[in-house]
Amino acid sequence: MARKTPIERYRNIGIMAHIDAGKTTVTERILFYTGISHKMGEVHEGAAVMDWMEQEQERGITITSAATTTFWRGMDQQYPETRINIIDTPGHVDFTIEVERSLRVLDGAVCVLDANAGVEPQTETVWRQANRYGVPRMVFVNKMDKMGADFFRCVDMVKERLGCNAVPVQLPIGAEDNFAGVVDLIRQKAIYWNEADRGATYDEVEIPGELADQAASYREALIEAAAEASEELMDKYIGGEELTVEEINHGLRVQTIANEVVPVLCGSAFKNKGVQAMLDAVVEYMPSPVEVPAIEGEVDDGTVVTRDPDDDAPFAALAFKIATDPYVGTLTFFRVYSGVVKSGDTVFNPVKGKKERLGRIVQMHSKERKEIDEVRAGDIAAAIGLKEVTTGDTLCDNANRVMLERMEFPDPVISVAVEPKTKSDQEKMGIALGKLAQEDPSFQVRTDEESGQTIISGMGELHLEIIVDRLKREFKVEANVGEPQVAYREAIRKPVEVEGKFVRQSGGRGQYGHVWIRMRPRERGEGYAFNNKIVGGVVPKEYIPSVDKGIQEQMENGVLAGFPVVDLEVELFDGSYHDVDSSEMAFKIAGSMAFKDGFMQGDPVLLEPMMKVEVTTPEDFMGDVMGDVNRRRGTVQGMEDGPAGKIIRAEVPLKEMFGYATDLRSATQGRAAYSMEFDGYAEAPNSIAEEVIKKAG
Ligand SMILES: Nc1nc2c(ncn2[C@@H]2O[C@H](COP(=O)(O)OP(=O)(O)OP(=O)(O)O)[C@@H](O)[C@H]2O)c(=O)[nH]1
Repeated sequence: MARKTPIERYRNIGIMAHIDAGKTTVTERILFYTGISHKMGEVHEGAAVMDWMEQEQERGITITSAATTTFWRGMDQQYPETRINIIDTPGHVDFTIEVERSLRVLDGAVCVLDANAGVEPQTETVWRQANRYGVPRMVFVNKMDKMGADFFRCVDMVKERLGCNAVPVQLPIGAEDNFAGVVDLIRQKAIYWNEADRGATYDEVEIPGELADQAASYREALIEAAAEASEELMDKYIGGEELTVEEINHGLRVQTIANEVVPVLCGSAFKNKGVQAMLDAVVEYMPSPVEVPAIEGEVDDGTVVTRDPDDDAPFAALAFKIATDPYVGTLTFFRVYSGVVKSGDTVFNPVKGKKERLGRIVQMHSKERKEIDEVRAGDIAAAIGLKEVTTGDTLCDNANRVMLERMEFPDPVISVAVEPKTKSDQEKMGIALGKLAQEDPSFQVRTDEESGQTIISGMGELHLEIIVDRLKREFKVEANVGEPQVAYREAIRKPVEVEGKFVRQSGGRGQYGHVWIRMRPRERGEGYAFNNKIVGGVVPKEYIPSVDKGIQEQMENGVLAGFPVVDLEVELFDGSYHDVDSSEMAFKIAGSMAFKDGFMQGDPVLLEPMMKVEVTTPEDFMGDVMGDVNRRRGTVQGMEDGPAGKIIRAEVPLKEMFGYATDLRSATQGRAAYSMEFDGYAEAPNSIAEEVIKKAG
């Protein structure tokens, strides 16, 4: 079967924003205007099509990012059919992992801003994430109808706080209640959407006289930005010649894809204004899969290769999201980078070293699934029923194996004990938690060896709350939940040299393992390293991995209070063995004994997770908020004026942030907002360390 849409006409885009900026509403409108969704769900009525999980509807936030395919031919039907795959990404900080993994598989992103709030903390977070992946972006200043909406202030904030070359390609006509439409600076037209048909039709007229000068000067700026794309355009521009609409769009496209320019548009999704023009800009400025660097992967012998976005290349795809669906079971969303795959094909998963058969393949059109026979390079689809695949795994042609760049997931920083309310829930809970962990790599489950309790860990309080909620709703498991616990770490601060000797003589064959190691602290975040410096075979080669293993196992279990030991370098430099009694087990134990001793001698310390916190508050409450941050052992790192009040940036231990949402709300009559993000580990003060160690017994 031939390709329906040429790959050049694909746009894989994400919609990213701070919570409540209007991503869901924007996505809804996109689906409406592109004709996929004929009914317009309103978020506040809890009927949005994308927000199909119950909790999302109740909480009014988007938790999982669903991939949706739609088609667009332009406001004036001016383009050949373009296939747009949209990933709706959540705005809450506890779910940044969702943002990360979508950014990984997308080619471009639309950043939605609230026209009143402008650039918000989470906008910055996702923007930084997008920087890491080099994703080309455009900005849609939404909520132009809202009180306090200010397009130009938003543009300034994008420039200053996000540090990019924001170039307006539209200007708003009016603002707040008087927001009427937009000026298209490129085609030099004013566009007014008709309210009677929910903005499905619009009028295009001359630019209003009072905006003419402003429009002319912004137009000049954008032409200059477009002309930077090539010498040819620059010469023409400098020579005083008028650039055509096509030339301007081409120049902006080149510059946007090169991450040199961020086009800025505006509108009000809620009032049905500006969304179609934004879609046109997606087609004009966002890259197709062939315009972004080809993905790299590793083949069997370790060589790095690229996989070109080409149907004729061997199949390679990345699984970026696993969802459990009550009707069909496991849905594995994947992005195809090269080649073609058909339902019924067998694919290889190099991460798990396993082959699996692709059963049915579906494409998501909002809430609905459409079964398809094949998926081609550049596309996004979901496979039903894959068992072994987890998020981040590669799927590839069995005869042409490749492992695509893996996604990295942060370790969880908070955990709680969950206990099923009844015995019969016990088994159900185990299965359910296993499924949830497969979906979400930032969520972990383990059993505490001593208490036998089930401990779940994640990225924040809300993250775990949602998991417990899903247990109840989707898996019908009732559970009691303990107090949230901080995921501490342990480390040493001083280099040491220690001996570990494990000798048993008991009748027949004994045990003999003997090592000398040096342990050195490493910088935060550097992790663990093991160096073998044995010379002359004093410890035979075959036992060396056992020493390493013994150390690592002990590191996992901690020494001070049972938390994992991090940031440490170990050097194995001496030891001895016994011809008959030595074994892998004996050396493993010797390694772990040496490590334990060394750890206690190495000036050990407890590390606690620190959060970067940003609070926006009306000036009246600033003193209270700062005082409270101090009481929480926080350090204020900066303060500035924002559109919604004072912005306070601070670093606060996670432990002290429990329940912050409620406390802040009551301290400021609900007028302050905050966001936080994991920043790294820092040494916990003695008082805290003693308390934690005592509790660990
Ligand atoms: N005035 C106004 N309100 C809007 C507009 N767009 C969205 N809203 C409202 O803003 C609120 C948040 O919108 P959502 O679309 O849920 O925002 P979101 O960014 O998807 O939020 P999360 O998924 O929770 O991150 C809802 O009450 C919307 O009705 C707009 O253009 N103007």
